[in-house]
Amino acid sequence: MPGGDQELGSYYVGVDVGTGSVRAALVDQRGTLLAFADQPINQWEPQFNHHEQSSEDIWAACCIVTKKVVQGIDLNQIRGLGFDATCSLVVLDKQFRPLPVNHEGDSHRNIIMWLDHRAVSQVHRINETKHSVLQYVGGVMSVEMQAPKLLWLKENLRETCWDKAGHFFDLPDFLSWKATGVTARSLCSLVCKWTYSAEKGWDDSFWKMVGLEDLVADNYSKIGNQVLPPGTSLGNGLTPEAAKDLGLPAGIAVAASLIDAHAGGLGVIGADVRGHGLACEGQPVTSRLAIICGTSSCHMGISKNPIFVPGVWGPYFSAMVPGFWLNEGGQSVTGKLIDHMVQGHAAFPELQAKATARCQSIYAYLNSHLDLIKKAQPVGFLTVDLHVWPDFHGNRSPLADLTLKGMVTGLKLSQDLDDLAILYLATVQAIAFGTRLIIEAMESAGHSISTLFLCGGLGKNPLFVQMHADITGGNGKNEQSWESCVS
Ligand SMILES: Nc1ncnc2c1ncn2[C@@H]1O[C@H](COP(=O)(O)OP(=O)(O)O)[C@@H](O)[C@H]1O
Ligand SMILES: O=C(CO)[C@H](O)[C@H](O)COP(=O)(O)O
Repeated sequence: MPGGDQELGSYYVGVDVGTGSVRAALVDQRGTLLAFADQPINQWEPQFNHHEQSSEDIWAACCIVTKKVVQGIDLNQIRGLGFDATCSLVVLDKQFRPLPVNHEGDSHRNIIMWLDHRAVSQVHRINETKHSVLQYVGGVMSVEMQAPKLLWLKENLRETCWDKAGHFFDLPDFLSWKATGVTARSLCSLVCKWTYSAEKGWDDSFWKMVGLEDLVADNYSKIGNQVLPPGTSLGNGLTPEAAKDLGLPAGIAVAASLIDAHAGGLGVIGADVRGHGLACEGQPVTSRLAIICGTSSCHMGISKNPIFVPGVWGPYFSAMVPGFWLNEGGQSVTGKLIDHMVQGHAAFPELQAKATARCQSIYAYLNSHLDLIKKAQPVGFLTVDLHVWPDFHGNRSPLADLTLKGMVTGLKLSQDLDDLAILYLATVQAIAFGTRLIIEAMESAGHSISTLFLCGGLGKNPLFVQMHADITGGNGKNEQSWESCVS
């Protein structure tokens, strides 16, 4: 993106595509937020563990939010546009038209979402190869990455999808292509989800060994043979067609994209904490762990030298902060798990009615309800008999076991609002203990982490943040120096 011409009165637009919604922000040259808009996006689950979206639906949502945030400003002062998105797999044919990723042949649903677990048999076979690229994803490839999903398409939708496919994009790269017509991929997505090495490029032997040799044969043109660092200005900027869709002038600089968690991580890990009296002031950036907490949680820690952490993705070179190695721990469902537990409880209609009557979010209501029922005890004591194991969608890190399931122990016959509030608390605590396990694994391998920086939808929940501070702070650390900062 342009750096030298940041004169006063310049605007920048950032578009963030999460799992459940698309958000746009308008910022000035100092990064001050001037306008914000969001728009929900559709998801389909045609069968258990199959999760699909539509690239046309997502692009339409990007257009709605972008038009909203630039309303009323001088469009000629917009200097740049950038996208981040979930690491979902977008499939297009040779003419760049959507292709179906489902047995129903519905080409509108042309995205296999990141949390889709259909490719279980494929990922087992990939892991059985013990190929050396697996060292760079924590030793075990996740079913949520792109190679098993590509293999699933080849083995299950050969005629309707695989043979017709011209382009497989990570969603962030699809968006930058849609905006500019440039098919170059971001180093961020290819390194983190596609086994590309920032130093050595593609490894032909991996793709041949797993049965995807056809991708090598055409010199990786379908998955990316031009790779650019995130933030690089693409082609001639915004095309006239995309400009019309987005309500922006053609030619604006468009940056090579980032995965959503990596954009969040980049945004908070370098936060300027001076002047707040925090113990982390003056500590190296490598002592920080950014946790991006939305539908899932992603734990982003950086180091100067590669650190191999069993069960934690990476080390990935320059995939988030240029020149640094990244390790990415994760919990596949966190916000989604909390929503699932709360919305599935018998007392949920009562909760909704009471929260609405007070004009509060259900989580603000639950947090104040916990304050009422905890009486004089610390909130943690409410769950001495109730425990949740949070791996309802498998364990991403550090156990790297997609077969794990969730569990609740200590249930009683009562199903009132108190029970719902305590089950919600136990779920939040279980997620925070999951984060603690990830930190312990990273520290055993050589990281030294002393501060958590949280962002994402769950960062709005003070209980979630407090539990992370309390539960990870007991990790043999001096609790005085353990902080969590929320952005
Ligand atoms: N005001 C709020 N208070 C508490 N939790 C919230 C609030 N808003 C959103 N959340 C939680 O955040 C999650 C969504 O976060 P978000 O960052 O929007 O997700 P994504 O980027 O995956 O679409 C929801 O699942 C919900 O649990
Ligand atoms: O795998 C990931 C990043 O590497 C993310 O979990 C995935 O992209 C979904 O993110 P979110 O929970 O913010 O929607």
